[in-house]
Amino acid sequence: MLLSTHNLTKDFGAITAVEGVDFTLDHGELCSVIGPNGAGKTTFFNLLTGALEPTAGRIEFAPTSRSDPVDITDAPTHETALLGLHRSYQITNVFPTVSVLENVRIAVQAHRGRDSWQFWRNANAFDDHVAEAESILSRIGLAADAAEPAENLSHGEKRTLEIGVALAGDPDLLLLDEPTAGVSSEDVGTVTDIIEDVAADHAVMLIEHNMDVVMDISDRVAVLNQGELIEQGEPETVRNSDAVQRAYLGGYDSSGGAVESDDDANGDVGVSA
Ligand SMILES: Nc1ncnc2c1ncn2[C@@H]1O[C@H](COP(=O)(O)OP(=O)(O)OP(=O)(O)O)[C@@H](O)[C@H]1O
Repeated sequence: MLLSTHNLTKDFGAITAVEGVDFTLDHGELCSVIGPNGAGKTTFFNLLTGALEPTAGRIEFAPTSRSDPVDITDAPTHETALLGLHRSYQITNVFPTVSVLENVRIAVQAHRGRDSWQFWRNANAFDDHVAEAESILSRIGLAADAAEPAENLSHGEKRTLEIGVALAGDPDLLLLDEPTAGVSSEDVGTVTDIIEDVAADHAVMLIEHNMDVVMDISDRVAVLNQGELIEQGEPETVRNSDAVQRAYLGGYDSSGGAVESDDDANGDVGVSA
């Protein structure tokens, strides 16, 4: 077990955004978190990374660097990041005028910042960081763009670069917030391939509205609705769940396609069939 939450709850005044969520994730698992708009997905991620403090409940994380699970319930983001829990954001978050390579190298250096005194003592450290950044760029298919300012990349490539930046932190768990949002339909497959590749040696949690992507790449799907975890299981199980179909107001049918080509009332599941 890599991550577990126990009765995790977050209130914003009268709104309970996350309610009593008991969730576990294993090492190496790829789990998508889905649910209608306002279901609590982003709040759930923000609780896991420490961007928000829960109103109640507990979060434990068992990174490979520790022999015992760590209680991260009240840990701030820099602590969860150091422990190996990284996230990408819904809105692209790279330095636009800085080169693609530099974006990743800076992230590698920031991650190694704990040893910054060694950085100055070790003349090879800079070269090591560059080498690691180059290897990440190869992995995510952006090696040829290393010298380009990040702003010259397509939207899909920027989202991919974000994944590269998150990888630079050497995470055990990568939280990806809508990595295909705004990505052109031709580029979705590329981003999806990269996520699958990254998931081969990392645990990944994914907030994703594109149901084709979710059903295609997830080991497990967890469904939030009005803050509660209403269903979880293999994609096929979740696809056929009455509770999930009710939550989505029938926007996704049990035969595998989107029932409606337009977005439904929740605006969530109008995916390409
Ligand atoms: N900072 C905040 N203050 C007050 N209410 C908030 C805050 N953040 C989220 N909420 C509310 O909490 C609920 C859950 O929101 P959240 O953004 O987590 O849902 P979501 O599933 O990520 O939605 P979406 O798919 O639209 O991104 C919503 O009712 C939202 O309005």
